[in-house]
Amino acid sequence: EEQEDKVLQALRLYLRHLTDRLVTDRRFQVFKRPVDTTEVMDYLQVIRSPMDLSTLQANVDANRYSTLAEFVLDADLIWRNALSYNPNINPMDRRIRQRAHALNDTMHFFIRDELSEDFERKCEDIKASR
Ligand SMILES: CC(=O)c1nc(NC(=O)[C@H]2CNCCN2)sc1-c1cc(O)cc(O)c1
Repeated sequence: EEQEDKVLQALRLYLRHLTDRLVTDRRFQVFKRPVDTTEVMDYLQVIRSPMDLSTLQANVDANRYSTLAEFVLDADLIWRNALSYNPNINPMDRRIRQRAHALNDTMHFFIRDELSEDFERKCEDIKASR
């Protein structure tokens, strides 16, 4: 009902604010756009579910996420895919892995610091009731 829509609107606002900060962080420019599979030819053989920060932002704006958990499932794909596709010890793979870990740590630090469990529970309850 009206009150519930206010909660979902607050979630969307927060997820947009969170994603905006990740998209503008210099360390995460490598995750900003979908991996160009014409350049990186074998990418789709290795990575089943591509995800990037601009697609994440578009999903938030399209009301794709009604709980934080749904958003985190997609957001975690970004850094997990980078770790999977860059397992080697060469400097390039290592640097992308460092950025993947930084993306994971930064995102989850913001969330833990800024979002109350009570708020997430409200979103989960609304989802369960629909
Ligand atoms: C985002 C990501 O996971 C990614 N990984 C790469 N790894 C490599 O190229 C490693 C793989 N191991 C062998 C040596 N090369 S390139 C790349 C990428 C970065 C962009 O800024 C845009 C883009 O389209 C793709």
